Amino acid sequence: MRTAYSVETVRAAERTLMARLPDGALMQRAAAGLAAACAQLLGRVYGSRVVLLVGSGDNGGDALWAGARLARRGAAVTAVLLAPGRAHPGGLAALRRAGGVTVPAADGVPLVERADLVLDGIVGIGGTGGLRAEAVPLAEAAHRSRAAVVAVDLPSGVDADTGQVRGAAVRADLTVTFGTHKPALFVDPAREHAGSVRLVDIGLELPAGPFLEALQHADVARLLPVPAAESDKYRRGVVGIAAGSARYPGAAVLAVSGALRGGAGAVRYVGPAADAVIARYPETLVSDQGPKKAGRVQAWVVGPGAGDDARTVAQVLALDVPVLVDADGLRLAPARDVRRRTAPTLMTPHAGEAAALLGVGRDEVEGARLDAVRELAGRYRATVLLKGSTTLVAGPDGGPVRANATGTPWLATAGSGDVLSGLAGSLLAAGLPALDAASAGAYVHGLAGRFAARHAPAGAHDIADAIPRAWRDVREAGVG
Ligand SMILES: NC(=O)C1=CN([C@@H]2O[C@H](COP(=O)(O)OP(=O)(O)OC[C@H]3O[C@@H](n4cnc5c(N)ncnc54)[C@H](O)[C@@H]3O)[C@@H](O)[C@H]2O)[C@@H](O)CC1
Ligand SMILES: [K+]
Repeated sequence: MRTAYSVETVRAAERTLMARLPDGALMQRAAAGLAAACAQLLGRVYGSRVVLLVGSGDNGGDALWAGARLARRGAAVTAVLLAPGRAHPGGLAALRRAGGVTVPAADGVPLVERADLVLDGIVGIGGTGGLRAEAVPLAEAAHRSRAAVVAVDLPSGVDADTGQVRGAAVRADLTVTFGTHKPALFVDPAREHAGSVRLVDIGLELPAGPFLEALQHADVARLLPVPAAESDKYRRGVVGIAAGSARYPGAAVLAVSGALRGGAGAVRYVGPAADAVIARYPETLVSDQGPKKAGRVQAWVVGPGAGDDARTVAQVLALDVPVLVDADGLRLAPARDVRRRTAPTLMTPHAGEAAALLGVGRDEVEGARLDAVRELAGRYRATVLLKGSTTLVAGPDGGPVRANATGTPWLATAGSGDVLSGLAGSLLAAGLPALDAASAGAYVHGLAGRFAARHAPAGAHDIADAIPRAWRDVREAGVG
């Protein structure tokens, strides 16, 4: 599991550690890790052209000390000072001792354009707002140039705690972050500014409850249900799918396709698309009695392709088993009915649906995903999975938000969400708590999307077909 902590927590851990260490020790640890990452990226340090973008705080100090290390190994290092009177004095002296030079911001652009490596030390966890005007041309030149761009701790201009990007921000190829990941490194739009991310251990001791978590193969492998010798279909869980309409029968077929690969022992379908479902998946148990009388079901999925069938949504919400509400179901589920439920509820909106539920614009949700997912989870007292370029899952009681790292833009294809709802619903039926069902479901779904769309477009049914491969990949790597 990778974890991220808020700036406040990082600062507190830093204070505790600094009190025990000699002055400047933490910065030296950070700079050593940073210089090593830069050297690896450059291949050959001697003779390379390195430009440091240096702001007024310790983030610039890290860049200056790392620059000094590279200069001692023969790189030609120039520091572009954005706040010349306030650059970190110790770092500045070290760089000069090592043969590095400094220039004012106004002279920086041509140097950045000719650089092999640009180190972004404009601002780190102390930053507020987007880049200031004098830094914007330098960030743009870095993006344009052939230089590798390495962000120090965070790409400058992104909000560390929320992943929001207000105005211009640096776009890095690599971010070298210190002590712990910061939430912005997991959450778009900031995440895509960070490039790949490397964590340098500087000895911070962090509390047990992180702000954000990102599951990895080993975590998901532990969560995925495995049938025991004495399992029957009921012990493995039966998932009910109440989805599809005369107009959208495909949504039902796709939700069933995900559910069949999600670990439940059986899939029951109720709704008007039974013929289409059976034609494609004859192993489905279909019922024309509605959700209440459909037979034993341990978790329901309701909403994909449901059109305006509010009655079915209400019936499912009244059942005392875990329920996943998706797509049309989100619009048709009254908040008070969801809040009243005692069994877990999992809601799976994309940004547009989340925006409609919150009464805000889609851009607002996409720009501040963490706020949106938490707000919805609180309002509905439900677990909420917010789909998108970064899928986030928040539980109703606060606690760490889970960010999914396996997503791919190829998942943005019609019907892909229906597959996910079936898959996550199946995991609920198999007995996983809602937060785990949602985050393991998103993880496997994202991986399946990657397998299905290796350099080529894939349809939602291809994603469903790739779920067993993703599942095997997780289990083989995670459990051995
Ligand atoms: N917290 C830690 O444990 C450690 C922190 N270190 C480094 O120290 C950084 C934090 O240092 P600081 O607290 O000095 O803060 P920063 O260096 O991140 O930024 C603060 C300075 O930037 C200015 N500033 C704020 N927003 C700005 C913007 N949008 N554009 C331009 N300037 C802006 C502020 O006026 C202030 O002078 C970390 O990101 C990391 O790089 C490391 O040296 C090692 C340990
Ligand atoms: K930075």
